[in-house]
Amino acid sequence: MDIVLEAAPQTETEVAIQLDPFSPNVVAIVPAAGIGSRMGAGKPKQYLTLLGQSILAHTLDKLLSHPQINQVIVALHPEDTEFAALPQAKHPKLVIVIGGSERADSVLAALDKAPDNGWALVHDAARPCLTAGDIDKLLASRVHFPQGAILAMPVRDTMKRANSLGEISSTVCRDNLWHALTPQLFPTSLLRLHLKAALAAGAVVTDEASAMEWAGISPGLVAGRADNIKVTHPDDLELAELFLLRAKA
Ligand SMILES: Nc1ccn([C@@H]2O[C@H](COP(=O)(O)OP(=O)(O)OP(=O)(O)O)[C@@H](O)[C@H]2O)c(=O)n1
Ligand SMILES: C[C@](O)(CO)[C@H](O)COP(=O)(O)O
Repeated sequence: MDIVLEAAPQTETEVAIQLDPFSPNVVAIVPAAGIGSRMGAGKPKQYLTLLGQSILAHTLDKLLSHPQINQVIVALHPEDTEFAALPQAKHPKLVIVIGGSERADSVLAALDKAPDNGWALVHDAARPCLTAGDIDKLLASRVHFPQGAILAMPVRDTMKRANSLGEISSTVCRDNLWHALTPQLFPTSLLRLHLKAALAAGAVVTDEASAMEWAGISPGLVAGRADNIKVTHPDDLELAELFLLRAKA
């Protein structure tokens, strides 16, 4: 069953928020408070090592080094014991917050620390293979998508929906079907406003675009690289390491 996001009423606050697609104020938000249950490793997956440094360190390097990103806010698990040891932990652009029980709660905790004017670029800690070129592409899309946009990848395979017996119950039409990736880029104040309201209304929010859709906004889709994978299961580790190695070549 597809998630149907009911449009929320437009608020005066939303109307009053002036959106500047050229605002230099871009804050990266990194939800990094997960426990990696699907990975099943002895530690949260963002601290597993690829090419000699943690997945989170790779991700932070990509964001901290980008010239248009002037702050990076990382949401950490309240019992995180590893972050402080990362070389990136002392970076002057970095701000730390404590995340929440769900990814959306962690993003909201970070948004509460972000400056009102400008843009929030939300990127999963678990996606270490992000390239500067894809960040550039998403930031440049603001001219065409002033409402905000997400990196995404068109579905290539035939998509099947399973029944409770693990058999095919239907084939899902893949026309105009995309995989949502991250980063997802939205005006900070609007994202904070709608994410807070969507969560309060009990909406299912698995990415930032879900909250904006709930508010009746249609975010743009920007074709991103297929190697921007989310490290989720054990067999993603080797693939991510290959992609990181290739990027260094
Ligand atoms: N309460 C949470 C849950 C997830 N995340 C972050 O959101 C990103 C994407 O989530 P996911 O891949 O699901 O990570 P986990 O929740 O750690 O994985 P799992 O669902 O397998 O436990 C990750 O960088 C994760 O650290 C977060 O900041 N706060
Ligand atoms: C945000 C995201 O990476 C877009 O595909 C995805 O929704 C995260 O889902 P998860 O279950 O929190 O990994």
